[in-house]
Formats: sequence, structure tokens, C-alpha cells
Amino acid sequence: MREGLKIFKIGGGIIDDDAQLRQFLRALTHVPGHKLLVHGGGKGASQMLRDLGIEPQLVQGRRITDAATLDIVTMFYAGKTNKQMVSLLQAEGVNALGLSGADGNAIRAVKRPVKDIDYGFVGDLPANAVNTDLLHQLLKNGLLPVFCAITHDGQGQLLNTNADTIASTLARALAERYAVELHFCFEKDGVLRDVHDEASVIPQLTATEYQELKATGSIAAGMVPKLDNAFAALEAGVEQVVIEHALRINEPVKTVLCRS
Ligand SMILES: Nc1ncnc2c1ncn2[C@@H]1O[C@H](COP(=O)(O)OP(=O)(O)O)[C@@H](O)[C@H]1O
Ligand SMILES: CC(=O)N[C@@H](CCC(=O)OP(=O)(O)O)C(=O)O
Repeated sequence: MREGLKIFKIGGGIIDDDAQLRQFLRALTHVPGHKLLVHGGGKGASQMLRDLGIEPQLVQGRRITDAATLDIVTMFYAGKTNKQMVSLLQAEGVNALGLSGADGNAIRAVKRPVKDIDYGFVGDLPANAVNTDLLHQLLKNGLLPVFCAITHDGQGQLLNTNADTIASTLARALAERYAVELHFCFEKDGVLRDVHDEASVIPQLTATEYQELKATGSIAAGMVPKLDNAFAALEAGVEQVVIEHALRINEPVKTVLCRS
């Protein structure tokens, strides 16, 4: 039987709030078994860019990343955010190891080709992007890998990659070796039928219902690429995909994706 692995992705809203981040990380330490954490930080990065006089540019939730933006998001994601998160986990007695995709050649990306839009230094992840042997070794040694949203192309170029995509790609690659649960954690209790009604959580969401709710506009904005990544993981053999509140990961209220 395959061993279990729980992959958690934490988004920008919670990361920016020190008390909430600590609460999430403390709850994470109580989750049994192999774990892996992926963090974003897009909201904080946009604020930092503005503070430095650069207006952030996002198209459908994806950041257009010119050279100056890449420098700043690398410092923010792979530096401050990643190291702060690792040190908070160490303070909880968990041996976390912070990684970008370049470290240990963990995730190798391909610079997004220019079509209608030039996204600049943004990395897409091919099917063989993940160094699963490295991650297996780390997990076997009791480490908790903590990934930021920076990858590399193998030619010395760092690239900015959406954190939901990194989580989904890691889950798909590691599903060959582990029974993977993928948890997208953010600041709502799950996928909402009505985004203005916090109590309207959909407990079980099928791909068909997702398409319907997307067409009516009930599911929109950042939730669309998140669910595209989430359903892709489910279809590729990930055992379970969950969308849930980062501060309630041990509680039953959440959205679980269904295959049919
Ligand atoms: N039906 C929906 N249910 C929940 N959130 C939704 C829905 N439709 C749109 N959203 C928006 O999507 C956001 C989550 O996407 P995003 O901001 O990219 O998350 P993250 O910060 O975790 O990467 C929510 O904060 C919410 O504003
Ligand atoms: C290419 C691209 O869009 N990269 C993202 C990476 C961070 C991220 O995904 O952060 P959240 O999960 O908090 O949104 C960005 O720079 O915003």
C-alpha cells in the first residue's frame, strides 16, 4: 500500500497576517504523517511592489513579471516569506526545509511562450517538472519541504510560477508514489455557491457543477485557476482534493472535489 502524503497550499491573505499564519502553522504541525507545504504571497508581493514604485500587473490572477518584478518577488517569496515560515515551523518543533524550484533541482519550469500576452519571467510546469526522488528522500528523512513560488529553467534563469500550479503539479507527480491529499487553504470555508454568503459552502463539488457555476459567474476571479488546477490534480490520480479555510483545517466544513 502507498504511504499517505498531505500537500497544503496557503495563499496570500493568511500569510500577510502574522497571528493567522502562526495559527495555521500550529494546526499543520498536528496533522499526522508525511506533509509538504506550498505558499504563495501574491498580495504581499503586490504591496511591496507598490511601496517600491512599481504598479503590479496581473492578468487573470497571473502576474506579468518583468526583470525588476522578478527580483522583488524572488526576494519576497524565496527570501522573507519562505524563511519566516520555516523559522515559525522550527519554533513548533518541526524540521521544515525551505525550497525554491532551483534548490536540489526540485522543480524545473519552462518560460511561458509569448502569445497574446508576454508574461515575462513566468514559468510553466511540464509533466516532468518535479524531482520526485529528491522529495522522496526529504520526506523519508522526516523533513517538511516548504516551497515558494520561484522555480528555475535549468539554464540559470529564475521564474515566477503561480503557487496553486506548483501545489497541483507536485501533487500529480508525487501521486505515483504516495496516496496524495491536496489541500488548498485560504480565507473562506470552501467554494461558495454565493461568494457574498460565507455560509453557502458547497460540501461536494463535481466538475460539471463547477462548469455551471463558472458560466453563471458564481465562481470567479482567483477561484477559477485554483479549481482548474484542483480538478486537473484529481483527474491525474490525486486521491482527494479539498478547498478549505486555513484556520479550520481540522474541522469538517470544507469543499471536497468529486470525480463525477
Ligand atoms: N464561489 C467562490 N467561492 C469562494 N471564493 C471565490 C468564489 N468566487 C470567487 N472567489 C474569490 O477567489 C478568491 C480565492 O482566490 P485567490 O485570491 O487566488 O486565492 P489565494 O490567495 O489562496 O491564492 C477568494 O478570496 C474569493 O474572493
Ligand atoms: C506567475 C504568478 O502569478 N505568480 C504568483 C506567485 C505567488 C502566488 O501564487 O501567490 P498566491 O497563492 O498568494 O496568490 C504571483 O506572483 O502572484
